[in-house]
Amino acid sequence: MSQSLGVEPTLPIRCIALVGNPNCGKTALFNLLTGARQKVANYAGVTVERKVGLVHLHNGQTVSVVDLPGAYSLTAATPDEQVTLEVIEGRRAGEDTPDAIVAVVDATNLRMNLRLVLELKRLGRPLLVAVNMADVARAQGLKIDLARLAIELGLPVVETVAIKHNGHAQLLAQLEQHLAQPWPSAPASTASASSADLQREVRRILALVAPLAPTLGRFQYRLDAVVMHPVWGLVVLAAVLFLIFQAVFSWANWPMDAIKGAMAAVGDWILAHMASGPLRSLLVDGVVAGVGGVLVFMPQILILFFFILLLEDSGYLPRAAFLLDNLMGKVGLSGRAFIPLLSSFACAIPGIMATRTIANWKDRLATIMVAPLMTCSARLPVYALLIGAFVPERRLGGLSLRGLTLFGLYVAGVVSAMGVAWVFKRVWMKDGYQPLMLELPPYRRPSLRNLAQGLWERAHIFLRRVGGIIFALMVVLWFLSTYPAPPAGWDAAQGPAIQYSFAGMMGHALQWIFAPIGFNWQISIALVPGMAAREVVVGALGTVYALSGVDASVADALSPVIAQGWSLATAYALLAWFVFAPQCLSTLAVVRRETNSWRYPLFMAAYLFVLAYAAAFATYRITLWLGG
Ligand SMILES: Nc1nc2c(ncn2[C@@H]2O[C@H](COP(=O)(O)OP(=O)(O)OP(=O)(O)O)[C@@H](O)[C@H]2O)c(=O)[nH]1
Ligand SMILES: [Mg+2]
Repeated sequence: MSQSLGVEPTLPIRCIALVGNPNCGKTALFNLLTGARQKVANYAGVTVERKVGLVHLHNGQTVSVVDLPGAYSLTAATPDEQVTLEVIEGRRAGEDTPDAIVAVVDATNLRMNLRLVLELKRLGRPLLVAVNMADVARAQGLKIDLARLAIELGLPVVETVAIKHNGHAQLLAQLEQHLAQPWPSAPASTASASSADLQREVRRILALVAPLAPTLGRFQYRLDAVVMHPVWGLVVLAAVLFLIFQAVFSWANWPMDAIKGAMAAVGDWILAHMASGPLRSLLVDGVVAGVGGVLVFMPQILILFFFILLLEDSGYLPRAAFLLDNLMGKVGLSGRAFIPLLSSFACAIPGIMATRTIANWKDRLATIMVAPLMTCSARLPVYALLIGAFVPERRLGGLSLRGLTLFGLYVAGVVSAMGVAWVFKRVWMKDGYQPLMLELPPYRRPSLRNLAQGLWERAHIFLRRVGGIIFALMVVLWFLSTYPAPPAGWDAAQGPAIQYSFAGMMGHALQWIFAPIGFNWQISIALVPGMAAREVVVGALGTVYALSGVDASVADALSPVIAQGWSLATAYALLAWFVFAPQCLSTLAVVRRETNSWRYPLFMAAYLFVLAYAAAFATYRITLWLGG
């Protein structure tokens, strides 16, 4: 090894890594640099995996950029922080060590952020500091002497505003410059620095570059006094959630009608312009009735996400986590579980991944186990269909009864999750309550750009699902429901042709499992493809009923058909089933990956199946008994 001379030529730079404290804007910067649309939100622990993208510099060169989970220090505590450490140190199998590190710091919180920069500097690698959130610092009247900071750190320092168009111009310029000449890096230091040493150094630098500490607005304190109040805070939280579910039903009407109308028009057009035959049936019964039936629910899903994105960007979520920490602690969940569980309302998969921010393994496992009990957005179409068919459009004291029912179903999921977590706590004898340590971000006005981007991303994901897996499953289901054709000499008086098909046989075979909980053979068929994507249950019912019907008018009106065909008890039992809905293959696969064992996903599938069956059974019997 040659003696380090303070400046090491390290050309060419091919890969840079963004490293910094949680919530300092790394992912926003990554998106700006690479044009990616990774998730950005105003709380710590959004990114839990490394993501790679490419940045094209003005001089035609391309550099790859790695976005990493936030870390408070280089002594990793949580699984997501470990990812960061492994990447920086080049310990990830099959991956190169990044050639240079961009340390992203939050300009409004240098006291905490600079510590990590000092730790990074001791690695002796090419390093550049991006002072992000420069706009917020300016708005707070915080003057940072960047030139002095660069001198004191002995590193290049640039200013960035990661949420503004071109807010990364200085960073790009620096990157370009350093591609042409060696990038300075301090000599690596092997002597360990104590926490106190680092703190002293941070204080020394701060006194030189930012003599004034920022003052948080009074408004923020006043808001927190209400939002985090043990009583008022809960009232606010309940009101917020409540409003969301009301909106999901009351705002979605006209866009849903528009989509339904368009679908019906397409169906009619095909019926009028095509000769009867298998292709027409595939298009009308499979695509329009099935895929179209799922598409109708897009407005409701987007409205739900609109609110989730608003909450995520505002800084409210970690406060709600604090508010509920005590309550969650009682059932054996850590307050840290709040955000993973909340993400599970979108889909259990990102929720389960987000549990990587939980350091304690048992806490993490308990959270993973109950994540599927949070109602994911794929279940929303099923709920919405059944509620639309069986709950009258009435108002109770100004509130929509349908919205109330939906709210009740979500609450049922949450309450069951708490119950299950409590049982786990008992069984595992989990260690005592660990107080929640979570950084409270400042409140921010949600950025329109983020909101629009997030909604667009959601619509995109949904449409990709509809056009991909849902479409494929519907075609397969149409085939299985159409063939084999009924025997020669069959006429409609002997029952629908679908009874003779593979799907019909399968539905009847499944009857011995599902008849006791009130599910007919059509529902039994629909549950099977629903294991791959839950929305498909709705589409599958559309197709199965379209193929069982004498005419094709079912295609655009599944709701009245089931409203007439099913008993109230069956409908309620199916709703109860979906509160637990154990069968989602992709969730089980992720649990397998995150826990590195088959034991947990198998256990999860089993316990959810038992709960779903029991809940549906009880609901069915009780409703029948009440005369439903
Ligand atoms: N005003 C302002 N807001 C910013 C800036 N950069 C990021 N934000 C906001 O800060 C929040 C956090 O941004 P992220 O990019 O998710 O932060 P991160 O560092 O990736 O966070 P983790 O993945 O949790 O470590 C989001 O609400 C962003 O919109 C900036 O320069 N100015
Ligand atoms: Mg991030």
